[in-house]
Amino acid sequence: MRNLILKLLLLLHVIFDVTITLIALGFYSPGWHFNLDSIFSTFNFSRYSYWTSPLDYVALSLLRQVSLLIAIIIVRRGKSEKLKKWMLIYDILGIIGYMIAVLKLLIFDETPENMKYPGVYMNTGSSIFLTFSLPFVIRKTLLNKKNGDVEYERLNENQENSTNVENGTTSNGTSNGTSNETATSTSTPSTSSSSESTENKKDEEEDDAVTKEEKEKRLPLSKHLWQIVKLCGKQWKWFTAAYSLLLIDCILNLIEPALYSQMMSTAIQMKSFDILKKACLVLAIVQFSEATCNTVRYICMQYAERLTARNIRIGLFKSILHQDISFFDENKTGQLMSRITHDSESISNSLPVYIETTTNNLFMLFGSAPIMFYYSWQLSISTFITFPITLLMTKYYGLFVEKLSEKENDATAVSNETVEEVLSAIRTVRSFAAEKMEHSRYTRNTDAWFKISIKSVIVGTFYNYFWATMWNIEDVVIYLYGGYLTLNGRMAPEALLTYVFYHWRLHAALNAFSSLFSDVMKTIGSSRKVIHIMNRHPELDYEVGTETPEVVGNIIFEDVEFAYPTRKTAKVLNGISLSIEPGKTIALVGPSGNGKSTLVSLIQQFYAPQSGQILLDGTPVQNIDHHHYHTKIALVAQEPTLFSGTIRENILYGIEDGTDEDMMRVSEMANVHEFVSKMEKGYDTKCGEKGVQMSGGQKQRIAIARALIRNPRVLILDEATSALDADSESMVQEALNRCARERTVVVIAHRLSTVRSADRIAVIEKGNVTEMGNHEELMKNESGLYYKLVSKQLGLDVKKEEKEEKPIVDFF
Ligand SMILES: Nc1ncnc2c1ncn2[C@@H]1O[C@H](COP(=O)(O)OP(=O)(O)OP(=O)(O)O)[C@@H](O)[C@H]1O
Repeated sequence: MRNLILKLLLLLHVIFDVTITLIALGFYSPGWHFNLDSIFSTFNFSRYSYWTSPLDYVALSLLRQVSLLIAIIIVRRGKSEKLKKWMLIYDILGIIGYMIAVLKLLIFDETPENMKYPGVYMNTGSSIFLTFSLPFVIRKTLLNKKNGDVEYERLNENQENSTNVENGTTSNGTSNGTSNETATSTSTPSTSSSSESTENKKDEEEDDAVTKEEKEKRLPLSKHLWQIVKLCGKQWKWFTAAYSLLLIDCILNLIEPALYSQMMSTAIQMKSFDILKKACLVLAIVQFSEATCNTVRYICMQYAERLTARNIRIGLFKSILHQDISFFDENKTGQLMSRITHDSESISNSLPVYIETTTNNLFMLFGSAPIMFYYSWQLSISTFITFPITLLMTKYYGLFVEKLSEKENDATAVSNETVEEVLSAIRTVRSFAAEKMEHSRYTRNTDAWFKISIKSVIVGTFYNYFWATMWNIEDVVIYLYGGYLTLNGRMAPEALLTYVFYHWRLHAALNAFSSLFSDVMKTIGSSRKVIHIMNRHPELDYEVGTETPEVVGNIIFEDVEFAYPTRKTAKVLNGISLSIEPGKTIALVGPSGNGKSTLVSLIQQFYAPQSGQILLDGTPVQNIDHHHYHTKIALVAQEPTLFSGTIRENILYGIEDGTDEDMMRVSEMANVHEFVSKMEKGYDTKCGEKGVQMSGGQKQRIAIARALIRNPRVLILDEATSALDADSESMVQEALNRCARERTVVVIAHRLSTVRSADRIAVIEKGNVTEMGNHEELMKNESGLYYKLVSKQLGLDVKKEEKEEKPIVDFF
């Protein structure tokens, strides 16, 4: 049905085009009298004259039909992709058609008699309309895509192709001649550069995780713009105030020239000083009102802008905080920081200003244009003759700028990410003497940004140059044609002067539009990811759970299958079933990389299983209220992260109504008080960024206290002591011993001696529980993995025990 309507539209366009062009030929006589002979006489080629014959309109119509026919043939041959690429030619044809039609009208105007023929207006109007509508009709009917997408695809393709060419590869990935030459002549550098480029490519693929997902869910331009407007629209009261004042300013601006020139010429003609004084008084009042309007408008605007920036930042941060953990596996901290600080600000800083500039300049445009037409319609249409070229150029430039700006922001985000990563791991960098390597990594990333931004500067400069050239041509046309009209007595000299005056204003308005459009596209580019993240609904929404059951601490895994979202094909858990009894200690052991920590991550609800379910006391964990759940289940990780606040703040983290008594109680239990009491500032001692001012053992004990303050029913210890020396280990284990009583404890440990006395031991192998029982039971199975692991380790441990003459610390 839709197809039929589209075909009908195409047919209607052709019928309308041919009919109106031919019928108009019948009206080439004064008044509305249709004359069939007039049509036939037009086709008398021997009498053709460019000054009087409407045959050019027929030629234009023919050109349209032929180009439409070519488009149909191309599509019928199944090459619509090619047609998409050639649409620029149709756009250019449209512009040429417009220019010919306008020129023809001006030429007809040279013989005043011609201007009495309605056919002239019919032909000019229909030619302009039909040549412009042709590309639109082709896009809508023959190419089953929206305008924007077609151009996006073409630009993407062009850019990808150009990137491939730059990289020395063709689109199918093979090396082109130049790179082959390099490869043969200097094999080592080329190998390293190719491996570097492969690495870079891999990096880019990883870095662009948001980009890939975002591309899939990319909003159409109009919807995206609407989202930005909605973000800014929350401050509509301030913006309305600002725009109302702007409107007053615009009106004053528009009437100013006409008013002054009127008053001044009256004063000069009447030689009256009184009128001159009045004119100056009016001028002073108007200018004072303008200045006041502008000041108040500025305040309103700035307030609204900053409020918008605040809201976008907070909204974006909130949205990031709500994302599932897999989102953070895919997106790097530095890049997200860049979105919050840089990209979000570009929305609030620019859009309101764009609206302001648009209003101002639209007003000037629609205000000045009728006045210009009033003074001379001939001069006006000759002024606007190059307008469509500028529009077309602006459209393509805008699309290019959007793409480029998105890339520029990505590049900025990547180099920010490097800074963040290096600074947060500066000790590792120093101890591996990797300063030079990191310096060159940052240089490489910054160079990538530099290349893109230089590209944008070069293209922008050419675009501005193009605009300036267009305007210079227009200026010459106005002076030449305007002078010609004045010399012929068809325009008064004052009218020409006033016209030129308004033309400058129009020039300024259109000039502002030219940079405005590219700026808007830049903002759209940088806002893409911000909007994407703000709209992103986490796959695992922690806010959906509402139940707050009493928790005893029985955890059951029912046939749980799981693969990490970043590696969907690599299953880590293969239908695991496991019951962790309340109040008991279960140890998870097994070879490295077999899924122990993954099990803990699932208990923590960092990820959701692909199938099966996890129950806490019979309730599916995802149904339990997030806050309630995490007061009942607490984790002490292998490398606990402390925040940069004081020890007090770290222990009471996330507990809004925590008291000093609570803190002291858990500090005693976790052996924190023992070292804090020796510190000068006690619990007010700062921990440093990520707890850098604390020792490993102190960090662990603060982390245990932080877990215990929630009085959890389930305590998860993920290799909580593996990184510690013997002294710290005994302190931490003593603390853990105390806390483990009457709680369900899930412990992961590689040192089998530490799990020997757990109530149950689950051997996790290739994402499954392969053995289950206590130490003695499992040791009976000599062919089992546990037996092998223990014997292997006991061999070492026995020797150690013999040497030290005491068993190694066993905290259960
Ligand atoms: N965030 C992640 N994204 C993708 N894959 C991951 C992620 N974390 C772990 N993996 C992969 O999942 C598998 C299981 O890892 P897991 O950390 O659960 O093993 P583990 O048994 O705890 O090992 P270890 O004893 O060495 O800590 C590994 O192959 C690992 O590479």
